[in-house]
Amino acid sequence: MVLVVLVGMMGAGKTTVGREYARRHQMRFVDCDHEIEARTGVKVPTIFEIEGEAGFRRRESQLLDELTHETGLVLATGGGVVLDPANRAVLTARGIVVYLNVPTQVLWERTRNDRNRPLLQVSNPRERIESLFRERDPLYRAVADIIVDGGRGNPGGMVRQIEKAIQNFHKKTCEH
Ligand SMILES: Nc1ncnc2c1ncn2[C@@H]1O[C@H](COP(=O)(O)OP(=O)(O)O)[C@@H](O)[C@H]1O
Ligand SMILES: O=C(O)C1=C[C@@H](OP(=O)(O)O)[C@@H](O)[C@H](O)C1
Ligand SMILES: [Mg+2]
Repeated sequence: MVLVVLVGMMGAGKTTVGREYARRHQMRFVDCDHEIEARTGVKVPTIFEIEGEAGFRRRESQLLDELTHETGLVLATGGGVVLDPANRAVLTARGIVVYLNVPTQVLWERTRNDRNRPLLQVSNPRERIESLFRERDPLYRAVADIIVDGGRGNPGGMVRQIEKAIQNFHKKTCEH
């Protein structure tokens, strides 16, 4: 039994693709943001308003540490999880980490009408996505066991790409 963790930018499809992957493999699915919302009883933007980004990050780190002891689980993280070096250490040590790498143009198209991502509620969200991508892409790569290029395929196509990549990953790790 494995733990599969999805990382990547806002709009990469971690929540959507993760849920579909879990369904197809009869694994449990947890989305970190949804779990934080369930536990606090409020939406992510409200946590940012009341506790600031730092408060949200504390909750995110605690939850990541808690959930990554489980196997048979698909975990969709929030896009900022890789900012904290302690979170990166947790990700590297536990589970198979899949980076959904999606072009910034597509990320912007997918998130432009969404009001639930506080970091994109700025006058120029497109520029914000570019700068977050520049900062975070190296961090996603640093923790990833597998990088799946997305943007063109539908969620089902992404799931199949992940399945293939995980099979190859198992083959490689068995050879060593
Ligand atoms: N492979 C895909 N093809 C088309 N649309 C997608 C795909 N993956 C996600 N989406 C859409 O993009 C938006 C953001 O997806 P989401 O899963 O919330 O991303 P994340 O959790 O990485 O921020 C949603 O509206 C979702 O339906
Ligand atoms: O990139 C980020 O810093 C964030 C991404 C969001 O999750 P998604 O990546 O699922 O949108 C959510 O955790 C929060 O708004 C912060
Ligand atoms: Mg999500």
